[in-house]
Amino acid sequence: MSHATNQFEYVSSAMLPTRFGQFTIHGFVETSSQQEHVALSYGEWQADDVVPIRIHSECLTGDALFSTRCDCGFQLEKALQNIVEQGKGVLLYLRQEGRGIGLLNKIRAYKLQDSGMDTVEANEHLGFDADLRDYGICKLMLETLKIDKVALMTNNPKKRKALENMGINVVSRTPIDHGLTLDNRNYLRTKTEKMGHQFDPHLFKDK
Ligand SMILES: Nc1nc2c(ncn2[C@@H]2O[C@H](COP(=O)(O)OP(=O)(O)OP(=O)(O)O)[C@@H](O)[C@H]2O)c(=O)[nH]1
Repeated sequence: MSHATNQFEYVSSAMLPTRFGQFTIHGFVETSSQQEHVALSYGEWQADDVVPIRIHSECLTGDALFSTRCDCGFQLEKALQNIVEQGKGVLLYLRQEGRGIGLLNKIRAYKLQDSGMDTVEANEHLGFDADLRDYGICKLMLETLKIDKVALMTNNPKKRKALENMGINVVSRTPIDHGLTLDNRNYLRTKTEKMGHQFDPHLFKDK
């Protein structure tokens, strides 16, 4: 199947066996920017079902290179495990590296954080807002996958709000394991204090 709107094209899908289970990978391209995104689906659902979903923003360092500077790799793994445990679900993997500033700017931001700035200050120093992501394509991806109601896995209430503002029916938000390490403790603290993320209040106690 392949179909296009004036905003994006659903290109193709194929089986994707993973360490966690048998997924199907679906390819999408935004026609204006040619940005490519993928969705991984697992199991089956009816039109009225609430489907567990994770919207994951690309983090090459955390997702593929095992970085513990952030919680991205931990969350990606946990999301796929959760979906398999629940018997169905979808991971939308959006190519919005570095909250939208791109990989090389993220490395610049890391260098600034190495010399004392937090993640928000580093973005600002480089001339960017803290978060440049746009979730517009999610609505089109969910429509293509025939999902009307979602149970969203995220610690970021602003992500829920962004989806609801686009008319997506977010039935619930469940937190997702953040993989606290000594390396990402300050990063997670900044996300809580400056970006509105909601973690377990005991997370930073005695650390
Ligand atoms: N600019 C910048 N981006 C980062 C940094 N660390 C991780 N990222 C990016 O942050 C994005 C993930 O966003 P987060 O703020 O960690 O989490 P979220 O997606 O808002 O919320 P969750 O759904 O709970 O994961 C990925 O695109 C990462 O590449 C950093 O220090 N600076």
